[in-house]
Amino acid sequence: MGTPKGGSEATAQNRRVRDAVTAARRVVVKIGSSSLTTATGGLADERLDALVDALGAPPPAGAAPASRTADGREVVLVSSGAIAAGLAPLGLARRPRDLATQQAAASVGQGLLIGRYAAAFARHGRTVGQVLLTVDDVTRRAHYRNAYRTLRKLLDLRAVPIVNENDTVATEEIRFGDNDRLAALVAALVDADLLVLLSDVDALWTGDPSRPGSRRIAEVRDEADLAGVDIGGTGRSGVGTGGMVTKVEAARIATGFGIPVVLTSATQAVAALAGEPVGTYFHPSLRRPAARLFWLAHATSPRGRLHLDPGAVAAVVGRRKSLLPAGITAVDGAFTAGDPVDLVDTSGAPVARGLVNYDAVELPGLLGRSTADLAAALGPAYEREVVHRDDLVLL
Ligand SMILES: Nc1ncnc2c1ncn2[C@@H]1O[C@H](COP(=O)(O)OP(=O)(O)O)[C@@H](O)[C@H]1O
Ligand SMILES: N[C@@H](CCC(=O)OP(=O)(O)O)C(=O)O
Repeated sequence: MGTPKGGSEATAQNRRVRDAVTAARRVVVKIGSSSLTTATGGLADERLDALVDALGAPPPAGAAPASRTADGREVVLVSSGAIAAGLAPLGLARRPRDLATQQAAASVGQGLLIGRYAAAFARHGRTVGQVLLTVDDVTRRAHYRNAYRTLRKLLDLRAVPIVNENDTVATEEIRFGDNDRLAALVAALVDADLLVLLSDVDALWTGDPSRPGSRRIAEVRDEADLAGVDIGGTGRSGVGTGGMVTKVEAARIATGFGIPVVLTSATQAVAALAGEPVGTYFHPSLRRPAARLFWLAHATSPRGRLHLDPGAVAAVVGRRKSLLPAGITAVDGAFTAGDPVDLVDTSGAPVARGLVNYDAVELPGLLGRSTADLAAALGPAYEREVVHRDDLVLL
C-alpha cells in the first residue's frame, strides 16, 4: 500500500505507473453522481464541461479518429447522475429511497444528462452515443455480445459511448445500483487498457478521509494492501451509491481481468490520465483468467440454487464434469434457461456457478434420473446436461 519508499525507488515506481497509464490506448472513465451535481441538486454544468474537456479535444483534422482523445485514445465514458439530475425538475428535495421514484427521476434525468454531454462534446466537434445497460446485458452471453458490438461500432464510428445503467427498467433484485461495478465490467467487455474511477474524493484513504489520521493510499498491489483499510460507504454528497465499497470491488474485478485502475477525484482527471502520481493506483493481476468464466463468477448474481449430492460435487469440482440431473437433489429459485445459478453442496455452501440449461419449473421432474432414462421417456432434448462444464466456474 502506501508504504513509504526511498526517493529513487518511489521515482522508479511512479515512472512505471505513468508508463502503464500513458500507454493505455482504450480507456474507460467512470464518473459518479457526487462529482456531477451541485450541493442543492441538479447538474453542475461547469463540472460536466470540465470533465469533457479533460477527456480531450479532438485530434487535428485528418489525424486520428474523432472518438479518440488528442493523444490517440479511445474513450468510453460511464456516467452516473441520471437520478440526481432528475430531482430538481420533479421538485424532489433529495434522492428518493423507493425504487419507483428513483426510476422516475432517472427517466427525467437521463435525457437531461445525455443532452448536456451532447452539447459539451459538440464544443469539441464530437458526437456521443447513449448506451443504457442492465445487469443481463453484461452477464448473459448473447446480450453481452450485443453490448460489445454496439460499443465497438460506436468507437469505430468515432462517437463517444456514454454508458449508464438502464435504471428505468431495472428491478431491485437485478440492479447494480452503483455504476462502479458496471464500469469494471464495461472495461472488461471492451478489453480496456485502463479504468479510471472519478469520485468526489481524491483517492482511497486508510479510513474516512475526514477522520484525523487517515492517509491516502498511493497504490494497491494485492489484497494484502487492503488489510486494515476502513472501506466506507457513501460520502457527504448524498447522491452517490455504494461509496468506496463498490469502487474497491470494481477495482478487484478490473484488475482481475488484467486492467489497471486509477481511483481519484474528477478535478484530478487530467493529471490521472497523464499518469501523474495522483489518487490510488491498483495494479493489474498478472494472471488473466479465461474472460468468460471470470465474468460468470464476478458479474452475475445467481438466480437460483441447485443442491448437489456428494457424487455430483466430486464430479463437478473434482473431475470438472458437466452437471447431470441425476446428481441434483433439490432446486431453489425462479430462473429460466440461460440464467446463472449457484451449485451448492449438502451443507448449502456454493461450490460453483454456471449457466443452467433448463427453466426452474422443468427441473423437479428430472431430478435423480439418468440422462438415458430421461431421453427414453421424454425425448432426446432431455439428454442435455443441466449445466455444461464449459459454462461452469468453480467458486
Ligand atoms: N476509505 C475511504 N477512502 C476514501 N473515501 C471513502 C472511504 N470510505 C468512505 N469514503 C467515502 O466514499 C465517498 C465516495 O463514494 P460515493 O459517495 O458513492 O461517490 P460517487 O458518486 O463518486 O460514486 C467519498 O465521498 C468518501 O467520503
Ligand atoms: N444509474 C444511476 C447511478 C446511481 C449512482 O448514484 O451511482 P454512483 O454515483 O456512481 O455511486 C444514476 O445515473 O443516477
